[in-house]
Amino acid sequence: MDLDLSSFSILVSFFILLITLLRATSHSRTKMNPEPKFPPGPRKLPLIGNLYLFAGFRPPHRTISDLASRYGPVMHLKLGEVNTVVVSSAEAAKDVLKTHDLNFAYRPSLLVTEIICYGNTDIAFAPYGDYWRQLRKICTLELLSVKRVQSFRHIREEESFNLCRWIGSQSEQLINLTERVNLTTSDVVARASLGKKTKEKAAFISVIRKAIEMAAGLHVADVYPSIKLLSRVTGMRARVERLHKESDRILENIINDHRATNAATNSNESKKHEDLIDVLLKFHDSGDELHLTIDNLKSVLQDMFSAGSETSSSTIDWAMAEMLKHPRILKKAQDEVRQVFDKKGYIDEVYIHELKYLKCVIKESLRMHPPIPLLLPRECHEQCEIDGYEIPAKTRVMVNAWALGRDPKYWKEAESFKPERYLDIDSVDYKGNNFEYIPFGAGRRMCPGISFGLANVELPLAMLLYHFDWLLPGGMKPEKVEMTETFGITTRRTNPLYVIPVVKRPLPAT
Ligand code: HEM
Repeated sequence: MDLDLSSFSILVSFFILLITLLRATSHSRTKMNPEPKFPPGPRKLPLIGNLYLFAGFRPPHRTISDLASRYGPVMHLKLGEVNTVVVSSAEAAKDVLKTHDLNFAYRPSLLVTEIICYGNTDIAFAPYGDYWRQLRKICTLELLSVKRVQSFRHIREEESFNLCRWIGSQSEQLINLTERVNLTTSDVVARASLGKKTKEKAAFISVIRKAIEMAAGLHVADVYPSIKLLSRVTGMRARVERLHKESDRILENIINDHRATNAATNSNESKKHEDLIDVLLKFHDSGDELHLTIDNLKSVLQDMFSAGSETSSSTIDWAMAEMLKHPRILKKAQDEVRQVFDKKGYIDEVYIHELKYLKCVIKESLRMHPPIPLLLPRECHEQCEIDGYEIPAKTRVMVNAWALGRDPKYWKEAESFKPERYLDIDSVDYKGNNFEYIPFGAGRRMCPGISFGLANVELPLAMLLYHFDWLLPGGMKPEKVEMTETFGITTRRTNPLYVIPVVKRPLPAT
């Protein structure tokens, strides 16, 4: 949510000032529509409201969390001209995501997603309604069902194996683990979505990365939505349109390739390894009530990739960093993995469910480092009341999942990485029923990719722990492993994880 201060910012500020002064001359509107009784919040400056709070490089979820400790768990911010309510307690999160779930199942329309996602026709940003319900049904029953996720097992195993083979070739040398893990998860999601034979995979990965970076910004056009010209004068619209054109071209080629291959292949063979394009094309080709146009299909594919790739790689990265910082935990996780898989001599998904401690490590990583710290933004559909405060229609709502996971009101030693805590509190799960723990969100708009996401995290982590011991560079002490966050739509570590692998269990020959 960094503020996009482009070279046009002075021009833009002048422009906003002018418009606002013109508006200020008309008092009558304010008199007719007095400001509703919003929750408390920091002082709003004329024109920019609270935007000044986000001008630095501090991750927004931390800034918001500090403010919430002063102004309360339901807080009002004015971002430019947009009223925003931030929720930072489990009770208020339950109000938004469960009690008033339907009313908050809407997303605001943002410049980047509107252009990139074909007029918000993807799953993540489609307005709540029939179209979104249909997509969501396709998503849960077809694209991300447990059966479908299992069908991608060979992809996960091959790509994780490739990762470990590369690491094995670098034994006792310094490697950038973050970068390699990132490539692996991108490859898994790209192969599952786009298929193996796609020539344009690398180009697609690069264009979606750029789109995610752009979507992470808090753009001037999105905080002054009534000033339509802003997206053009800042040059933002043109930049996003160029990116969209490129992504559209790549997707068009990929889809055409698929159609040509499918037409040429015997249908039984193609069914064996269906990728997500094959599944989506069925909804395009069939004329039944769940019909998707090619543009719909493209926007869903983009979602799969953008929502599925970096979330998984950042989870692996944080889990590895936390274990390196806590050698006792690293050893305990390694002992478990080696005990379960030593009889086999390699890792596959058959016995992965036996890795109870590793699952606790992942759970704890997601508590302290939820990849999407502020859930995707919601919008209030009709006026309602949260925690005794009036929330008018069209208010943007942010839920700070990061703050909930670190609140000492709900967690003993909230700032300590303690996977063992879940051995005592078995009831904490990912389903969005415990509102102090919502790394995948909750309610109607919660993440539909939990099984796929977790599978993409568990297998590579188990392999990294099984085959290698890990040393820190230059004899660095474990407590010195850096845990600072950079900001973007997902929380990543600021600096890549540089480590030295030492092969302990050789990889089986291929
Ligand atoms: C560790 C992995 C993952 C994490 C932590 C995660 C987290 C989240 C969160 C917090 C949301 C917003 C929920 C809300 O607004 O309440 C979300 C939405 C979403 N996620 Fe995930 N996600 C992960 C993996 C995946 C994967 C693998 C996919 C698909 C390939 C995926 C697809 C989506 C989609 C389509 C949405 C939008 C849902 C909607 O608006 O209806 N996610 N995810």
